[in-house]
Amino acid sequence: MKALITGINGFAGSHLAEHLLGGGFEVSGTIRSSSSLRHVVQLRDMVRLYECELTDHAAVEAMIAELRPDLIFHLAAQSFIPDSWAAPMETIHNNLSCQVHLLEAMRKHCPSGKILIACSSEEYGQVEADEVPIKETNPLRPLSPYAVSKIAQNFLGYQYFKNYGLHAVCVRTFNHTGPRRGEQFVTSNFAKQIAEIEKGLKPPVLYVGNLEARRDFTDVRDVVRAYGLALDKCEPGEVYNIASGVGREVREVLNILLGFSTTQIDIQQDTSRLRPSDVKVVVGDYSKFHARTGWHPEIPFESTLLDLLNYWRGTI
Ligand SMILES: Nc1nc2c(ncn2[C@@H]2O[C@H](COP(=O)(O)OP(=O)(O)O[C@H]3O[C@H](CO)[C@@H](O)[C@H](O)[C@@H]3O)[C@@H](O)[C@H]2O)c(=O)[nH]1
Repeated sequence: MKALITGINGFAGSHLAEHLLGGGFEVSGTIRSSSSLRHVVQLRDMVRLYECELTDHAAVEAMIAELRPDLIFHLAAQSFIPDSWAAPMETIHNNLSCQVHLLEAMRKHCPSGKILIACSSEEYGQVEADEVPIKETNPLRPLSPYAVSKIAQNFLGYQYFKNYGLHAVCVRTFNHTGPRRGEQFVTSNFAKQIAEIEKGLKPPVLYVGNLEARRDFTDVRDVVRAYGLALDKCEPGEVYNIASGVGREVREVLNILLGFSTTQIDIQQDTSRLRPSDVKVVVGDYSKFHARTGWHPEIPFESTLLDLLNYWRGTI
């Protein structure tokens, strides 16, 4: 079976590549430039890399026509929410054009392939207290251009399924983390700051944003296992939450990470880290996905955070 991962050099993409290789798949992946293969450098001889700009429809079509993958895991996206307020059109154009180009190329060159569309819990946006844990049927009230782009990606999958019978499965993944998480995201940002302070690379002050937000975190290695199952067992045209079902305040995440360090660290709020709007509580109900696949998250959150901190301790 040939699997293509868009954004294979990204956080989830690199973990998914390892997972699929372990399952005997022939793995290919798109990268933007061969100058930086940070996360897949150790897999270089085991995967086929396409330097392909997904916003370029001709490049995408040529790649899909040549490879004709059985499975496409579409993970590549502009995924940092604050960047979507700074450059809304860029986020919307990037996330939608990549999606349309892939679906159009599939329709022409591998219509019996399957595609997983990595969408997001951010699509739910404004969530009322009595709507938690959030089910797939919850209204979508997006609060960022990024969320709007993910809703559109989600509906494009549905539309191509209904119009052309493409096997498109959409997953709304809640927050996920683990080794290699980009440093702009909260868990990784805090872990990196701790590692830097421990090494004396910066003064013992850890900068934070809104510690009151409550989020639902899953280990990336559980998430990529879920992605494999989604294309194996889920219904096309449907959407599934991938979550842990457990809500944690960002303050709790910080305290767990600080508990792994013996260094004295002060906490300071950096107002530039606050957002125009920050969804208060995001906790997911993944029973629909569980009923279909039997999936449960397996890795304890504390292990995930320790692995992440040790990743930074070994990287900086
Ligand atoms: N990044 C960051 N976030 C902070 C900080 N302090 C508090 N937070 C809060 O921590 C929460 C999580 O922020 P992020 O880790 O940046 O993730 P996100 O905005 O929830 O988005 C991530 O998860 C979505 C759902 O899976 C993804 O769709 C999205 O692409 C991204 O991965 C937010 O409420 C944010 O305000 C900080 O210093 N940095």
